[in-house]
Amino acid sequence: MGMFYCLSTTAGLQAALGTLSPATTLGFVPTMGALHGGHVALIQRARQECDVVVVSIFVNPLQFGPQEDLERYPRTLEADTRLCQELGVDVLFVPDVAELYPRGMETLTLVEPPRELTERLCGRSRPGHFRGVATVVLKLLHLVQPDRAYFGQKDAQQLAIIRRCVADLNLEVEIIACPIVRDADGLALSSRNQYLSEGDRATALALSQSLEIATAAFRQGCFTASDLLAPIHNHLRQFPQLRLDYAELVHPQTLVPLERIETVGLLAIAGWVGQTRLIDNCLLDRRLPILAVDGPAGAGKSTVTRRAAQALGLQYLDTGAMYRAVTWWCLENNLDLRDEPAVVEAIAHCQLRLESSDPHQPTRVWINDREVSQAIRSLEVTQRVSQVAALRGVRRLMVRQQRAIGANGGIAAEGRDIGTHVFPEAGLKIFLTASPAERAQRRWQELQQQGQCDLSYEELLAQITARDTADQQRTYAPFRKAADAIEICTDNLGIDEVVSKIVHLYRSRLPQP
Ligand SMILES: Nc1ncnc2c1ncn2[C@@H]1O[C@H](COP(=O)(O)OP(=O)(O)OP(=O)(O)O)[C@@H](O)[C@H]1O
Ligand SMILES: CC(C)(CO)[C@@H](O)C(=O)[O-]
Ligand code: BAL
Repeated sequence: MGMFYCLSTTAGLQAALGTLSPATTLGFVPTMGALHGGHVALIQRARQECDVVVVSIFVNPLQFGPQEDLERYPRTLEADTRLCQELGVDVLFVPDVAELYPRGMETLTLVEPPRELTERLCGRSRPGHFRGVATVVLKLLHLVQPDRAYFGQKDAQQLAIIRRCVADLNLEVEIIACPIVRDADGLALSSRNQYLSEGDRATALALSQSLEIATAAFRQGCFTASDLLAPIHNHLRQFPQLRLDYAELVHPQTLVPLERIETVGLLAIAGWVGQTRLIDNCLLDRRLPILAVDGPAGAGKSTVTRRAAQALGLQYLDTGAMYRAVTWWCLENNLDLRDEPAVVEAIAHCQLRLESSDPHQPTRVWINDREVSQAIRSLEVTQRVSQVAALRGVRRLMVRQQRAIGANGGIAAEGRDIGTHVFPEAGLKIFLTASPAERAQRRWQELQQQGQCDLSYEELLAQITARDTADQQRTYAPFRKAADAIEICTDNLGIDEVVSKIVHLYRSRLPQP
């Protein structure tokens, strides 16, 4: 947008956002202000991944209980505004209560999330809190209409509830979870840390310390609630000044208590230090982390990812084969590929099945129980697949299926939006690049070997450059490097060298269960 807007009215906000083109990726970070490093991480992630970034600051009375700290909650709007400008925020939305709740709060339409989510954990000691959170977040999401909204993992229950509201109410926004940012000594950053005296702060550290102890036990093979919670309680016994609200092992999405971690578990803890209530948590994941390899056309992603998957014992997810299969189905059924509603409706009824048992063979593909492993490699499908894959409705359907396949981890996938869109929480993200000249050269040699010499090197270079531009400008999930991706330029590297780099990164960076 160029300019920085600090707007306090919904009319001003809608006027600013109304000028954006549909191709713009809009990121949104809702906050209650008193910005600290945790908020900065969310804003920086949004800045990296989106064309326009909106931040809201609104201390929401609906989510504070009568005995809570609404009045004394820190308000540092001037410093927050400066910080947002420095971080490259485009629009800072700072409504007051009358602006967001013009008819007051007594007769307001409320968003009531499912009680099995709101009445557990923090909900027991903060009755009505999450109804207040859900109501204001849904209002803000409707006002801002973002493509992606960024929330902290620190508020894990809030995150789970917002994800559920968005899913149940069919909002199109992508909810992105950002890791907890901590002080050097491990204390989770929180606006409420300002309330802590030096002594209180030492006590507050017991929360993160006890989670660290439990995580170490998990890494040693303790997967049951009793084995993970016992060391927490043992550690907290040394801090009688900390009044524990709860320490529980639950499922991160459903918040249902877990007796044992089979795939992933959330260790959540909350307590009072003096009058200050603090929360913390950690995710304990037994699943093999997902490897996401993104990069421009011709960078060697498919070969590298297959080989890395084989070396790491991961299932290779051939997203390209999925798009080819649905393209084949459309051609087989004589659909007009320009008729997006007809194409999306037809594909929405398709069932895909992939099998990649032999890494040296192309993935086997079935669509509606018909094997199409060979048919999808035809020249006609090759010429049409990009057109189908660029359709927003098609990408949404394919991403949903890809996520379902990756739900239990252990996947290696390559494409252009795997780390940014399909698996944003992938354990290792690689951005595989090569110069357009190198990619054109490789493609030209490949065609020569296949006896297809109808395109010159110069024409291939022009094609690759044009496709890079088209991918970066496409409306839905435009091609960009994920903020947390590791870039590997392969111009002077052989395939084996690239694969061994990735295997090393995967093994060295990620805790193995
Ligand atoms: N330490 C942190 N790491 C990651 N995200 C955070 C952290 N602290 C806050 N956030 C996220 O920032 C967003 C705004 O949170 P909020 O403004 O309530 O800040 P807060 O520090 O959580 O305040 P509070 O003291 O009320 O907990 C939320 O999505 C929250 O999860
Ligand atoms: C999401 C939120 C901004 C809604 O007021 C608040 O709960 C917070 O800051 O986490
Ligand atoms: N992020 C915390 C919101 C609250 O405690 O109201």
